[in-house]
Amino acid sequence: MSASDMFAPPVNRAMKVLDRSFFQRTIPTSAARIFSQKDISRCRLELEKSKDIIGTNRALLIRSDPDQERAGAGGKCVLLRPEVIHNDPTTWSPKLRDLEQDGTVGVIPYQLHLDYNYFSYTEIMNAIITQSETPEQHEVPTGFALAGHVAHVNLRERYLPYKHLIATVLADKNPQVRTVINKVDYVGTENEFRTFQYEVLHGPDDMEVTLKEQDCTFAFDFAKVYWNSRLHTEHERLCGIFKEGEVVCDVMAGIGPFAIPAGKKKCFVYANDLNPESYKYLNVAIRMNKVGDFVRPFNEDGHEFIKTAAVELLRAEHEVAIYPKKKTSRSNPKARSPPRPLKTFVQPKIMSHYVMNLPASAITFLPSFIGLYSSVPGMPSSEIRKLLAPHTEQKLPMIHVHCFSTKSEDDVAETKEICEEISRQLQYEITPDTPELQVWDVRDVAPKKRMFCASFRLPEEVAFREV
Ligand SMILES: C[S@@+](CC[C@H](N)C(=O)[O-])C[C@H]1O[C@@H](n2cnc3c(N)ncnc32)[C@H](O)[C@@H]1O
Repeated sequence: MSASDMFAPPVNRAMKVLDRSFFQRTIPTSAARIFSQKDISRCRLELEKSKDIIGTNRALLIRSDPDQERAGAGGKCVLLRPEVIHNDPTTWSPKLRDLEQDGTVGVIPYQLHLDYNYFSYTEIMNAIITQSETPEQHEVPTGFALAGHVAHVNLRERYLPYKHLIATVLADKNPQVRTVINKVDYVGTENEFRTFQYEVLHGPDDMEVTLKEQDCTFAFDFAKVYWNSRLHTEHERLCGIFKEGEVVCDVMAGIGPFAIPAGKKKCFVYANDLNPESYKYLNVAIRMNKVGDFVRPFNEDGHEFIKTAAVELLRAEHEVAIYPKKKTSRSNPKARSPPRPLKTFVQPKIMSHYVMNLPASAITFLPSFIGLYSSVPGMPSSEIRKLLAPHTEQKLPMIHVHCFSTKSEDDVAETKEICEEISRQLQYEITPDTPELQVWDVRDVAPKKRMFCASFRLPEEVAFREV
């Protein structure tokens, strides 16, 4: 038996309901009995260096002496590799021999007992699930997305007979997980709000989750709104691009994973979502994170919102003064006089960024940008142009639109295809060589499907086109 087989749990292909007590293994090995307590750490270090120590860092290496009397007196031993035979010094390293010769340790037999708590999720699964014939399906399902205490798995059909078992072991081995759900794929249930049908595999049907992202707190009902923790790097990436004092328009904001952190870094945010439940929890997030001065929630259709938000911003007068943290001092009456603001942020009249994270269809929202500034009631285009470069520092907004495409090594074909689709929608040519264009590879979503974010500056011709 190889060393790795020796540490693996016993196999049971018939198990359909988890029996934790089945997973027991006793490994006959050896241990170095340390005669004096003061030598424990030195012996451990030296035996580690000489590679006599047992090759697992999951089991406690220093144990009570197996002899009851010695254990009662505080006697300890260090576990050694199974290949070290207690009564055959030819299997010992020179270091172990030295330690034994000078009376520091004695080498004794030791029965190492492993149980369910020792084995990992993957080891338990490999012991239960029959390996598939095809090597690419060999792996046991390990992936899950976590939202607060809810783990969300997406099991292939072949694993469905084991679904409750998988969920229970997953929860056992991940202490933050209380509920495990499986996405149920009924054809046609992918709705516009991007919520999904699910079944609870383990734990209570409690989908009210609280979690943190980018140091912001979100509390929401995972069954009613869209949330994907796997997007956290994309949320961070775009928020990293936004600058303090800029205006960001988040057209499909969900519960605010772009909007709330952007507000926290003192961007003015127009955050919108069509799902009334998302709007509700967006409001909750605004309150919880105290970003009400900077983030305004809306519950409209994004097609319209792209235009109405731009017009509303042109007319809005809003500024936020930041005050030093209050100090109340009775002895110093001056402290009661109104403090002077540390800084005042005046809301600009033009959006700096539009974010559109609805990858299946966001590109088709682009026609809403055609003539964005050409027909604002009561405001001629000439007046709006004066708010923009070269008259001011303000440029037309960057548009960050998410989309799906195919997968290739270098994304060249995908970039070209995405540019062509943007051009079709705007009736204006955007190419991979257009200045400021970036097509960012966000993440793989399926074997042949990848999510991208195309960023480009709204062309002047499009914004002021007469329609
Ligand atoms: C993929 S989710 C992204 C949410 C959020 N931005 C995030 O990163 O988690 C897309 C969101 O678009 C919203 N949505 C769908 N159709 C919409 C529309 N026509 N207008 C505005 N929002 C829409 C959905 O309710 C959903 O919250």
